[in-house]
Amino acid sequence: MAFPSLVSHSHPHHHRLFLLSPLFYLLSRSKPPHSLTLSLSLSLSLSYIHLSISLSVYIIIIIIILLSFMGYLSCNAESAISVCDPHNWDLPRKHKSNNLHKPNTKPFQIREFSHSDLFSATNSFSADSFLGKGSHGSVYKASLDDGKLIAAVKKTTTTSSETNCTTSPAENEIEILSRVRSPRLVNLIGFGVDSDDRKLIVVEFMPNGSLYDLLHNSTRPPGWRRRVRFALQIAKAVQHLHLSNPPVIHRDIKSSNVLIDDEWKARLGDFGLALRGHVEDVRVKCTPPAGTLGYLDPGYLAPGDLSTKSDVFSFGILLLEIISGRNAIDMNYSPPSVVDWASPLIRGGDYAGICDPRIGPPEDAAAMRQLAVLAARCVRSTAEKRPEMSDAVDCLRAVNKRVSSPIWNNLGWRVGQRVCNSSQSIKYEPLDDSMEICKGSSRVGSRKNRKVSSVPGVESGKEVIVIGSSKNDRVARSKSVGSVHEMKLGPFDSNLGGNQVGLIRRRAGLAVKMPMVRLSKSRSMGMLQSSRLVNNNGGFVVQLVRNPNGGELESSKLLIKLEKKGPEGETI
Ligand SMILES: Nc1ncnc2c1ncn2[C@@H]1O[C@H](COP(=O)(O)OP(=O)(O)OP(=O)(O)O)[C@@H](O)[C@H]1O
Repeated sequence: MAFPSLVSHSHPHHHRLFLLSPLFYLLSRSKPPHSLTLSLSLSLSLSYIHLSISLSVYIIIIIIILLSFMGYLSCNAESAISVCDPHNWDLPRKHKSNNLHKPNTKPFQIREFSHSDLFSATNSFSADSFLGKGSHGSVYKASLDDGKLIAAVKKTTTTSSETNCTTSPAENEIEILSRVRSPRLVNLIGFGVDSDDRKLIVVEFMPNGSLYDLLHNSTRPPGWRRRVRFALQIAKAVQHLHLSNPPVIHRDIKSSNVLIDDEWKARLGDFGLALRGHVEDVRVKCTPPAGTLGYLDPGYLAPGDLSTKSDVFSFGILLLEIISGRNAIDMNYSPPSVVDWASPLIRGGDYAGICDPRIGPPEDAAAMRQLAVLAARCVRSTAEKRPEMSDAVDCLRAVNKRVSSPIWNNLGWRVGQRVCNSSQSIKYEPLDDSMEICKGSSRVGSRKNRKVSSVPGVESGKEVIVIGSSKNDRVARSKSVGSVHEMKLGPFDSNLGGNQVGLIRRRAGLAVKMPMVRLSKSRSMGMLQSSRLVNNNGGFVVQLVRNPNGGELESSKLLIKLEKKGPEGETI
């Protein structure tokens, strides 16, 4: 592009004045006589207009070049990978925001509400105030402080004595949320206790429901800009937890635990299963695995397996759910697991194939690729190979920029092309490698898999984790993530009585055909002590647990407990 007058002359307006001198002369000779002044001012204005136009063009070009250098205008598939590539994530920008997450030991000001206050604030916990029901209780809208404070009150169903744990999910939530606070979380306001000594948790009210409802139950599903913004906001929430000191691992990241606030921003809530502490802390080391089927890290089989990377896995599933608009486990699809379904498509480069058909793929193909590759990396079966949440935040920031300002992207495409091509020396892992999650059976035979005891009565080549029981004699099949492939209802262990719910690991090549049933919305799996263990041949086993109310165990309320048995069958 040529801008000769500005490029080649240090005083361009002098130069132009000189060029315009014949015009001055002619004008000065013309009538009326004062036209010399007029012509001078005219020529000066002309030269200034010319100068300012040239300067503006220059400034715009400099801004575009600067932006493209800063990565705002990444341009093609290569750049998509290099932005998301975990190798590059080790570059200096890593943990640049660490100082935002300083050690926080001082508890926040948490209010204690009387039961009568909460009772009247929720209109006696009436059906009108009812917001929804979860695994640990019901949630009601509350009007407090003479209507000045609108909150949500969680009325929990279990106490710590009932769960036989040191803390109930409600107490755990209060304890953790009184120490972490962020605009990206559903923050704690206070708590109360009901007449049965059950905790009432008072949290910020989120008027726009859950991400689950927006994605799956809405007649107007969110578009790409909103989806990417939600993903970025959730990633920031999880990053905030992981960078807290000590770190908080949420353990139950899923769309129904993401709520939408009055500004249509996503917030992460439900800290009933969260753990605060370093992985070597006794509390973390002794807490049995828990989470929600479909989002649960397949490598998280024992307390010692837990790390922040388990949250990264669940976040990856959530990201696939956001991209595709389909449930983590959906029996209407084949395969029903969103990971098993999306992985081959991403591996084959069919990014449009995993997009929610209701909104179609985004205009920006590179943004789509970046999203898909990030999700694929988050759900890798090897926890160490998954990105940190800070890296996911960086990647989603870049995608957000792309989908929020398509004009800039188009402008930057040509300018940025040179920049991106020159960075081809940057190495990144091949996409195929990130898809190792598809090979769920590859973990069979590993040390961790051997820890899960085989249950008598099941054909060789498969391992069963029994996670509950039911009186109904029906068979269900649910492809789950990673190495756990089927959920089956049926008798596995005669000691347990009734029919049991089990997750079956399949070894490579063994296909099991079972009738399909539709699963309802995934629920969290908590921890509850039961009377006996599934078997006692050593290693880790998942224990059968029963409905706290003594009734039949519903598939939506599966509760698991993992314990280690010593050689004599005693619990360690
Ligand atoms: N702070 C809140 N503001 C508004 N609505 C809420 C709030 N918290 C929860 N809800 C509503 O109540 C429902 C139940 O929430 P809860 O967190 O108890 O269970 P869940 O996340 O749906 O399931 P699970 O307990 O298995 O994780 C949510 O789906 C949501 O619709």
